[in-house]
Amino acid sequence: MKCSVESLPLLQGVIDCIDVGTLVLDAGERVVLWNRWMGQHSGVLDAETVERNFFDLFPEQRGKRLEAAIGQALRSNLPSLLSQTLNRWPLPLYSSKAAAEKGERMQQQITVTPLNLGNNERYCLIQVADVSAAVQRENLLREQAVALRSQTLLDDLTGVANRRHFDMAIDRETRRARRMGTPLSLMMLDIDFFKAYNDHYGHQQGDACLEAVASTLSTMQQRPADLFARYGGEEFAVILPDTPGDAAVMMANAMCRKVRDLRIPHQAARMDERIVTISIGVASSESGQAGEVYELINAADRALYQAKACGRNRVHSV
Ligand SMILES: Nc1nc2c(ncn2[C@@H]2O[C@H](COP(=O)(O)OP(=O)(O)OP(=O)(O)O)[C@@H](O)[C@H]2O)c(=O)[nH]1
Repeated sequence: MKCSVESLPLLQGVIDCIDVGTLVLDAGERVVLWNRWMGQHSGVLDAETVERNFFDLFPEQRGKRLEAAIGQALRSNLPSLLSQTLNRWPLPLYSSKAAAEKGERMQQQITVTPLNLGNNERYCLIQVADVSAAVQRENLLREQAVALRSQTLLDDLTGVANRRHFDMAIDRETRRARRMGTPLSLMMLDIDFFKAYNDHYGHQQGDACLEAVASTLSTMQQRPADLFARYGGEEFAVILPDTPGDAAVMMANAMCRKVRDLRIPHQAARMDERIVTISIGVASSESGQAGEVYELINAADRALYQAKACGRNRVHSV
């Protein structure tokens, strides 16, 4: 489109209607076009910008990414997009009067485009979009995702019940055992020499080993109320309601065998056989004897410690 001198007011009228900050700088970085949006959101009116150097209007932009982008457009003919994530609030622009009073700058996305008019005169067009609403939505979605994750009951890595699920279940089952006068067993189990496994094979293969052990063991509980959970790190726990100690120990031995049968190589294990093994501690409360939750957990932990101390790859019960 060609512009006649008469159409200049029309052009100014058009850019004043655009709902995006629009300004043009000449090769000397002087403002030659400034739309109403810029005036409304910066408080600097069109008349005050005439022939003013952009960096006199916004001195804090000297030495910043925006100055480099303007330089690139005017001298190297290259466009730039200043992403909102890296340059949150570059210009002192405010979405509303109230925001200006509180000093809350609008979130901005700025594009700088070189303009060549064909007569060797270089200009650059700067467009500023208010992305505050989009950023707010994004933040809200992120917060919701975090909240949802904290409510989930499954462990991200292994897909078995997570610690939160375990804490709720052990509390519920302890109260139920007391109320119903039933026994309750708890296993704590841990992969042997797992630090050495990670050191030898790398953390990713360590993760794969955790997944393999968890998926094998989590299918071995037969009653709906039994719960296999990741307690933390490479430690797992199994809640066995209405299960006396001897039955729990039998199950624990079967679990140890099952892991051995996987024959996952573990060259760094200080054992006769260089394969992945587990140790299990079992604690039980007899019928109607369930005490406090922490007592059962501490007892299972102590039993696990004993299983480790006695050589690993075994079950110890208290
Ligand atoms: N790959 C991986 N490693 C983990 C994870 N969580 C914990 N670990 C590692 O598990 C290792 C546990 O080491 P330790 O507690 O010293 O126990 P260990 O080496 O298994 O020795 P024992 O239990 O005495 O046989 C640590 O190196 C942790 O970094 C995980 O999610 N993935």
